[in-house]
Order: sequence, then structure tokens, then C-alpha cells
Amino acid sequence: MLEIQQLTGGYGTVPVLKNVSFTVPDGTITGLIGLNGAGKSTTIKHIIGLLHPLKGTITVAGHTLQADAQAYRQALAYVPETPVLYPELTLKEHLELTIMAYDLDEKAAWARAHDMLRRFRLDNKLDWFPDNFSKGMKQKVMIVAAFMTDAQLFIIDEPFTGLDPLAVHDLLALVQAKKAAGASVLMSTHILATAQQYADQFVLLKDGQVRADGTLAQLKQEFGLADASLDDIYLAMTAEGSR
Ligand SMILES: Nc1ncnc2c1ncn2[C@@H]1O[C@H](COP(=O)(O)OP(=O)(O)OP(=O)(O)O)[C@@H](O)[C@H]1O
Repeated sequence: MLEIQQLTGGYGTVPVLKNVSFTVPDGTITGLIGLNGAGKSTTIKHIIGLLHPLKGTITVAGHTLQADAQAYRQALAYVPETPVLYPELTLKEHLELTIMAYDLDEKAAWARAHDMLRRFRLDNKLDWFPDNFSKGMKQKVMIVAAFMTDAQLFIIDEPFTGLDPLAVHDLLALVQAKKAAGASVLMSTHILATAQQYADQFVLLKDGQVRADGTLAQLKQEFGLADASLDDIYLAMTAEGSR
């Protein structure tokens, strides 16, 4: 479970995020939605500990970064929008690094990794350097590294751009399997039709604040749009003036 309470923060002393609160319960997928510049990446940077809040608290599976940094970091796995890889490490070495960082059982972790590598057709590339892979292949490496962990929270930033349709399908299957196993998933995306289909609830960010959050049914009620799709609700939100 991810719990964000009254988070105010950003890059300097002028906050980008203002009193952001939401939760991602165990066994659920939450879509983080908003216009360019609304604060989605900034929220994610706070959760993964890259930025420090000016105010507020972030709890992952009962841990805070301040109380127990290692437990907090091991409780979450992150797939960034832009793959981050070490030029001097092979694919195999990247995955070994994940096993060490997350203190994973080697046999079980490699079994999970091999299964995903086969799906992503990377199983014959373990001794290659992913730094030379195509963008989509690099993204797949980041996905395998994240999904081989036992994390309680999975954060996926813009998962659908750059992946081929088969890979998107495979990624969604991995996300659903983690959800079924009781993990919580936060997915930032502009692909609203897919978000509507797969997410259980949504957080709509606008100008660094939560404009609305909840299930599609709750959002429809909030915006007074009985038959609306997530797309319709998004357009209604953007048409509103700044609050
Ligand atoms: N490194 C940075 N330093 C200062 N301000 C930043 C930095 N990165 C982002 N911002 C500002 O923070 C605000 C929120 O940006 P953020 O990247 O969180 O938006 P986003 O919702 O992820 O947008 P997008 O959909 O374009 O990825 C913007 O006003 C942006 O200019």
C-alpha cells in the first residue's frame, strides 16, 4: 500500500505539488493522470526518494524513507519513462544487481526473470550490453528488473510509449499478476483508454493538486457526467479554470 499525505514539494522552495494526498491500496492499480506539467513525474520522484518533501509524508508498505530507508526502497520497484542502464554491465549483470539490491532469493528471482526474458525475446541476450539495445528493448530490461522483485508497490512511468503492442500486452499481464498477488501499482499515463480498462482507480492531478480521485463511477459523479469515459472526464477537468 502507498499512502501519500499532504505532500507539498518540488524542486526548490516554490512548491510544484501542493497538499497532494492519495492512497494506492494493496491489490489495486491506480492511474496517475494529468496534463503535461501537472506534476505526475514530480510526484513519482518524491515517492522514489529522488526529491524530499517540504511537507507531508509518504509511506510504502508501512515504511517511510526517514525511518528505514532500506526497507522503504526494497518495498518499491520503479520502471522509469526513460531507461537508466549501466554502459559497462551486461543484461545478466543488471539482473544480478537487482537481486543484490533487493536481497532476493536467487533461484526464485532467476526463474521469474527467465520467464519474462522469454516473453520479451531477450533470453538469448544475457551476455549483451543493454546500453546498446533499442529503446523498447531497454524498457523491457527495466521491466524485467522491476518485476523480478517481491516489491509491494510498483511504479510505472508512461509504460506504453516506445513498447510494441505485444510488449504492452505482456506488461499489462505482468501488472495484473502483481495485482492478483496483492501488490499495489501506480501507473502514470496519457493513454486514457488503456488506463480506464486496467486501473481500479484514478488520481487526476491539475496544477500540482489532486483535482479528483476515485473509481470511474466516483469520478463520473464528481464531474456530473453520468455516461462519461475517462477521456470525457479528463477533457472536462482541463476545461475548468484554475482553482
Ligand atoms: N528538474 C526540474 N526543475 C525545476 N522544475 C521542474 C523540473 N522538472 C519539472 N519541473 C516543473 O514541475 C512542474 C511539473 O512537472 P512534471 O514533470 O511533474 O509534470 P508531468 O505531469 O510529469 O508532465 P508530463 O506529462 O509532461 O510528463 C512543471 O511546471 C515543470 O516545469
